Amino acid sequence: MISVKNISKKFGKLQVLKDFNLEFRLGNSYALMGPNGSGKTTLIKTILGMVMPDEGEIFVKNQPIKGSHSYRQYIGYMPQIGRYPSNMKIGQLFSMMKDMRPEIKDYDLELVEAFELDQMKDKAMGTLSGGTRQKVSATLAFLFSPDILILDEPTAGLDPIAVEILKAKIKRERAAGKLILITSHIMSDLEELTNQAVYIFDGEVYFNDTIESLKELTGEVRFSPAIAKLMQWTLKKKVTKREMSHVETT
Ligand SMILES: Nc1ncnc2c1ncn2[C@@H]1O[C@H](COP(=O)(O)OP(=O)(O)OP(=O)(O)O)[C@@H](O)[C@H]1O
Repeated sequence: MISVKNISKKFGKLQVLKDFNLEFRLGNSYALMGPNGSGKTTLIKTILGMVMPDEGEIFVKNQPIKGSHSYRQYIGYMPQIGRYPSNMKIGQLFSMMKDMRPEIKDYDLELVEAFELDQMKDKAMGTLSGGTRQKVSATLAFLFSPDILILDEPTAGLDPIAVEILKAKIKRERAAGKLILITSHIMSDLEELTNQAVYIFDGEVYFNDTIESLKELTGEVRFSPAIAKLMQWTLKKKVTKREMSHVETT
């Protein structure tokens, strides 16, 4: 569904992505992990066409995304920090988004109802709390029932009730066969929501396989200690990228 081929990206002298090769397939949910500043958001933005890679190509549904905008219709994106015109009311924002996709008549309004956004439709975006803004961002990501959902720190800033609502929604979409990419530093969320792990460190993809393989590689039965061990190995440079991927190649 999404093929990332030989993607490299530098910001000035900082090499953020070094020759990334990744395949994201429908029906799977991928945890994108790595320390702060390791390039997770940059990878996402490259897929979304918001950051131009220096080298390499990305394909969505077998079509190169370069020079194309139409592929974005397949993707629902929830940014880490949603930025909206501050005077625009919630209701106006939703109307504007719907006007931009006139061909779609059926909307997924599950989260509008669950987050009770209708009752807040006259509130200006600039006056919203961080959590309510996150609820708006989440709802917009699912609104057009896209095949691909890219969620950057989706549960950050949400209260526990909203977290459960959003997690349940993500699980339903995954069960419906969607492709889901999630970045999060909350390991329990990733364990609950994903089946594949992609671990980025120092500009490189260190691990890219199932969560079961990750547990096997690290000798841990639980997800969180497995990731912690992976992080420690990479930070101490105890293993090379090649050693890390032995599970994949054997
Ligand atoms: N537009 C930009 N210009 C310059 N440097 C940038 C830009 N965007 C990102 N970077 C740098 O690229 C590196 C990777 O950032 P990125 O946001 O992709 O990391 P991340 O893995 O998502 O981090 P976090 O876990 O903190 O969200 C960081 O050092 C960041 O400062």
